[in-house]
Amino acid sequence: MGIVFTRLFSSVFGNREARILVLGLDNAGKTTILCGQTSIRPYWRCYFPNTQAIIYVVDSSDTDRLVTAKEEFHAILEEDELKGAVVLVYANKQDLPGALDDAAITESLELHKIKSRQWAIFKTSAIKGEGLFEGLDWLSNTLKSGSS
Ligand SMILES: Nc1nc2c(ncn2[C@@H]2O[C@H](COP(=O)(O)OP(=O)(O)OP(=O)(O)O)[C@@H](O)[C@H]2O)c(=O)[nH]1
Repeated sequence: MGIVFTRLFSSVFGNREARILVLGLDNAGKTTILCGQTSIRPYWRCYFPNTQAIIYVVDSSDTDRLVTAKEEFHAILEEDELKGAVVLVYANKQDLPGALDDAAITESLELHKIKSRQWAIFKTSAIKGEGLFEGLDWLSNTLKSGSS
């Protein structure tokens, strides 16, 4: 994980461990979220088993590909090994003109079809570092209450 997200993560999760997958279409902003604004590629590995949470990153300005983003998203949710995972959606690139807001992304991704797990959506700008903390805070609290 990049240093920026690691710091953010530590500030919210403390020493607790959580296995979290960061997924999304290409160009959605995953690397920027994990590494900040540097071009350093993150070294993370994706393992489906025992995943407690999925962070799904969407480029909110890429309206042409929202249908694809929705299809990929629901395919991920169908994975047996991810059935129990909590879902945090980052509606990223909010700083760009024409970016859809959280309500519109909720609609586009058909988030209300999710019945058997907890989910939330947050507006983010990975470039500006906005919204990332709020999302992680929700995730931390949700995982905490689920494990107690
Ligand atoms: N304006 C804006 N640009 C962003 C934001 N997040 C990422 N980008 C830009 O979008 C492009 C793609 O970002 P990445 O973080 O590489 O996206 P990725 O999801 O890792 O992409 P892949 O490596 O293709 O899977 C880069 O040029 C980023 O600088 C954002 O919040 N706002």
